[in-house]
Order: sequence, then C-alpha cells, then structure tokens
Amino acid sequence: MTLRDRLMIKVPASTANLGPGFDSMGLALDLYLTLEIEKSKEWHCYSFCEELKDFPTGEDNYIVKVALQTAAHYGVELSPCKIKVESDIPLARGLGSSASAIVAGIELADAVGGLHLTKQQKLLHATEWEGHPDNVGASIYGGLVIGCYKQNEVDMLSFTNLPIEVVVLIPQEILLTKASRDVLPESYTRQEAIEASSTANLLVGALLTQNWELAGKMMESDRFHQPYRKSLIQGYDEIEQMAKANGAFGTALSGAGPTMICFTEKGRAAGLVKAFETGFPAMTAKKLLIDYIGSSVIELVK
Ligand SMILES: Nc1ncnc2c1ncn2[C@@H]1O[C@H](COP(=O)(O)OP(=O)(O)O)[C@@H](O)[C@H]1O
Ligand SMILES: N[C@@H](CCOP(=O)(O)O)C(=O)O
Repeated sequence: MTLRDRLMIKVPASTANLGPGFDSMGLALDLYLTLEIEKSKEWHCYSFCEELKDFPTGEDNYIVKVALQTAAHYGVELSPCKIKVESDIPLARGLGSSASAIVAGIELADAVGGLHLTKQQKLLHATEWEGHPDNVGASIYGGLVIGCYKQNEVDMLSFTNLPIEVVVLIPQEILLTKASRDVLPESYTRQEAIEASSTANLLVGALLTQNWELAGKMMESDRFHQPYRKSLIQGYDEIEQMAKANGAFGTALSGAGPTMICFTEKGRAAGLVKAFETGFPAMTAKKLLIDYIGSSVIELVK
C-alpha cells in the first residue's frame, strides 16, 4: 500500500513474560497506540496525549526513526508524513509502550514505503530493535505468543483462544525497562537454568490445557527475573495475596514492571478490580481484554 489518502495504524499494548516466560512469552492487550498519517512536505508528529506531547516531532521521533531505518534497509526513501500519535498505553509501566512504538514505526515504513513485508519480517525487524520478541510479537500477531530469538532469527507461535480475564494494577511511578534489567544476574547456574526453564515450559502446557491452578503456580514460581525485580516493586507480596484472595489464579510482574498482572477465570475480573481499588487506591486497577488481532493498517476516507 502506498500513501494515497490517509492511513491509520493501530498497535495493541502487551504484557511480557507472564512470570517465567522471560523474554519469550507475551500477550496482546486492548490498550492501543494509534497513528493517523497523511502526506506532508516534512516529517511532523504531534499528539494531544499528556505523556506523548513532549516527544520529538521530526525525524528524531522514535517511531519515525524506526520507520526511516526499516525502509532504508530495503533501499526505500520514505516520503515525509504528518502523523497524529495517540495512545492509551502508559509509558514505562511494563505494558509494552516501547514495543508498540517500534511496531508502529515498522508498519509505517511498510505502508508508506510499499515494502510488502510479511509478519515474520516485521517480527524480526521489531525484535532487533527491542532486543527480545515477547512484546513486539504480541503487538504484531495478537493473542498469546511464544517466541525464541537467536541472532538474525525469530521463531514464534501465536495462540488465539485463551478463555481467561486479565486485570492489571498500574502504579503511578515509572520503571524503565533498562533499569529493571540492570538488577538481573549476568548468568545462572545449571540448576537455576533447569528450574527456570522447566517452570516456563510447564506454564505453556498449563495455559494451553486450561489447567489454571497449575498455570498460576508456575506464574508465581519464576526463577529468571521476578525474584530479583521484586524489591523494585512496592507491595509485591500484598498485591499477590490480595489477587489470590479475590479470584486470581495467577499473578506476575507485567514485563519489567512496575505493573502487576493477574489472570482470572471468566466472570471474576470485575470483583478483583473492586478489591484492588479499595486496597491500593493510589494505583490504577483495570480489567483488560486480550487483543487477538495484532497491529493493523486501515485506509481512512478523506
Ligand atoms: N509512542 C512513543 N513515541 C516515542 N517513544 C516512545 C513511545 N512509547 C514509548 N516510547 C519510549 O519508550 C520508553 C518506555 O520504554 P520501556 O522503558 O521499555 O517501558 P515500556 O515499554 O514497558 O512502556 C519511553 O520512555 C519512551 O522513551
Ligand atoms: N522481557 C522483557 C519485557 C520488558 O517489557 P516492558 O513492557 O517492561 O518493556 C523484560 O522482562 O525485561
């Protein structure tokens, strides 16, 4: 598709890891980054969102940077666009805002530059920008994704039927992913690696066979990152306990945090949101839906 009229790009938020699936598992959620794009004489990004309105407006805007470099990789020079950027994904809270920006940039390059990239190609570019495929994979494919990234190669499966409800508890404070990765160990012993990877493997099996109790146990038994990041998260244990007492079968750090994410069986999320609103009034509790569509590009009529 080349830019004839106006385009809209819509990219869902994501939660990564789901506990033990560190840098590998992701789930797309129904908060969205949207771009409205039209041809222009120069690059110009603008936003009415409080959190986004101070970002660079020209070629140095992160989304535009990703788009220009992606197009350049294929020898294509993008014509400049005017872009309205809106988002309801909170920044630096562990809900994949940076991944959604990267995916938006790649979709922008694809649509405006007429690159005709496959989802697999988009995934590899996005993973190279982000460093791990969990968030970007969920934002591109939608649903639950499980991926494996080695240099120049990403393998990924996505699953579309997960009959659960999702509740997030979002603190006001930000935590940059980089800061939250800095507290992790450089290496793990063989025993630690076995425990950590078997926990992740069993989580996948439990989710796909709808064994919620076991899934919850595995979400809370991660050995890769949660034990090290826990001290950065205020009220971690209390949140986990309140979630369990109010219908959650599993709780985990969403991505690198500080948001906590809980899974419940159908019909139980609203009660958990109420409990969180009373127990943690300084944070935002939200029931979210799983997005099964992933990133999309729509032509708007002028
Ligand atoms: N729409 C956007 N436009 C430009 N930069 C963005 C956008 N969304 C996120 N970012 C960048 O990503 C950073 C947050 O990324 P990160 O620390 O990985 O947290 P998370 O991805 O969990 O929200 C922001 O501080 C900002 O620099
Ligand atoms: N696997 C990454 C996920 C980071 O997700 P984000 O939403 O916090 O950017 C990690 O755990 O560091």
